[in-house]
Amino acid sequence: MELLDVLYEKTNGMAKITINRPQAYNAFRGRTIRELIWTFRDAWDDNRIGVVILTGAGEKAFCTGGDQKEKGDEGGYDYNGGLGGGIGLEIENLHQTIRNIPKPVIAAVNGYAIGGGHVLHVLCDLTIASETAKFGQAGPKVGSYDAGFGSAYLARVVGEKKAREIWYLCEQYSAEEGKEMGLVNKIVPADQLQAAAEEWADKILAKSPTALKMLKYSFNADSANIQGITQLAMGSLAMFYNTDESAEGMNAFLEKRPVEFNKFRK
Ligand SMILES: CC(C)(COP(=O)(O)OP(=O)(O)OC[C@H]1O[C@@H](n2cnc3c(N)ncnc32)[C@H](O)[C@@H]1OP(=O)(O)O)[C@@H](O)C(=O)NCCC(=O)NCCSC(=O)c1cc(O)c2ccccc2c1O
Repeated sequence: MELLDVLYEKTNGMAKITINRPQAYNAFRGRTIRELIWTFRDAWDDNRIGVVILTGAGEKAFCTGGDQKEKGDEGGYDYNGGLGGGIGLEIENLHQTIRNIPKPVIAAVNGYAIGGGHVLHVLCDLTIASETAKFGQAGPKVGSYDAGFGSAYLARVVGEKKAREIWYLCEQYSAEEGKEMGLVNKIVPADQLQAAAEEWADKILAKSPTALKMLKYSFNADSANIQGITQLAMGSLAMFYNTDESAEGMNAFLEKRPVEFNKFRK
């Protein structure tokens, strides 16, 4: 597959996947998601690879979720369902791929991990954050939600109260706060992030691949039912995206103006 939105390198047993749209704060469009799935599957199929690192290009962002400027466009979210799993993005397949690839996935969070980008790091096995990283969900602020892994699995990671706070308030959290709530495994200075991720990858590569695979399956088993909820969530989201309420969230962001959700409370 020709890779335009993602960089992919394989060295010494590790695969590094970099979301490469720094001009859009590494927000993803339909093509980005397809390329991510393709690269994760390649790493899955390659027996020489024992660990995957997911990161973002540049210093600003890991990933800021769906590209709000391409929403509704061809190549963005088209809301037409089909293979897109409801919203015209194969995001559900990507979530499944990160969860099911039988190798540990390390998120190296180099900046903003917001919205759907935050969900990606939550789904990775481990998160190493730069001191400059910022974490948060944005859905209710911009007319969206992830009622599948993005909320239910997040609650398992940080606890019910904190997950509800993260989604209801849409605030941003520092790397320190992320570590305190169990969202982040380790924090390092920004210029040491990639080296730190590679150091952990090397430690993992020294371990039994079968033991790691079975442990990952075991950790996954307890939350596997969320997959069913995710399908329902994507179906409902596709319908929500076609409403004025959802459009208000997206348009306010694009027009750089305060959002007006109160009119939907009448
Ligand atoms: C990330 C920010 C908090 C950064 O704020 P800051 O003030 O530092 O910078 P700017 O706002 O000026 O941004 C700089 C520049 O980048 C552009 N940009 C940033 N994020 C995006 C984006 N997501 N899409 C498109 N473009 C983006 C921004 O427009 C600026 O460009 P200019 O040309 O104007 O200079 C802040 O940027 C921010 O809050 N970003 C938006 C985050 C957001 O709304 N993300 C989408 C949330 S919804 C989502 O991601 C989502 C995805 C899914 O796939 C789902 C799947 C299933 C269920 C739910 C899903 C879901 O909710």
